[in-house]
Amino acid sequence: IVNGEDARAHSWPWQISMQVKHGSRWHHTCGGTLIGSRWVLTAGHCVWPGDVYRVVMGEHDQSVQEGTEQIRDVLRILVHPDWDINMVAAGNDLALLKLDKAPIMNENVGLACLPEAGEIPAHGDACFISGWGNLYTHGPMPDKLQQALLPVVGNSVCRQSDWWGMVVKDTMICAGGGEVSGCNGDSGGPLNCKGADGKWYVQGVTSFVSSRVCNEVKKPTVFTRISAFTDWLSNTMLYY
Ligand SMILES: CC(C)[C@H](NC(=O)C(F)(F)F)C(=O)N[C@@H](C)C(=O)Nc1ccc(C(F)(F)F)cc1
Repeated sequence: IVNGEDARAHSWPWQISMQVKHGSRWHHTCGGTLIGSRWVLTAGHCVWPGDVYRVVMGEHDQSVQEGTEQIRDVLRILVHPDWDINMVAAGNDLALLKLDKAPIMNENVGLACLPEAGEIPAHGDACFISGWGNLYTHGPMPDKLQQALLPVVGNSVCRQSDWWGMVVKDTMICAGGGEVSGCNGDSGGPLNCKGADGKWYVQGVTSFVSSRVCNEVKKPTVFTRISAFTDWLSNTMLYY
């Protein structure tokens, strides 16, 4: 996240760190959201065939063993059937990770609330992006979980030619577009939006930013809109 701040520890208890094994060491590669006792929602572009992943929950500072971490292996990976890394603009940038065992739910690890099918966040809605992604383009990753206020940009604005144009589909949400943005490593993480009932809902999964600079003005961070995939999510978690 570019121009964000340290999150208060464990204030987004559904935020997970998806880690990939390189040799004998594990590295943060993507964010994700705990949406079921054994299910994590992340981005399709976070999954590469042949890689081995694990999920760390209850994490805050990745450089410190805080005692709140719970680590689980990934039993099964289900990438959305219509995701294609060569067609990022087509959307469907989702994957579900089934954990070998449910974590213990506590003040540091909990389930996200998901929106109703078809619910579209309004232009100007105050949402927060969270993640351990780069602090700036080609920059370092932070130790502590970052967050930043990213107001929703309605698709009619986001589709303007000097913004994202027709790259933005109905199954996507734009947010930000100024000096604050997601960046590499925030992929797959949540867009946290406060509902009318005062509860936080995860409306989006971090998908892409400008390939020039993460926080390019008029190129908001683009999220997969979860409310467009409620059937696929339910059916997949029910079946597998
Ligand atoms: C999509 C991921 C590879 C990667 N995502 C991220 O870094 C994320 F954190 F924002 F999720 C990304 O945006 N990388 C930049 C370098 C990129 O490739 N951006 C990009 C933007 C638009 C399009 C387009 F227009 F085709 F949809 C394709 C790629």
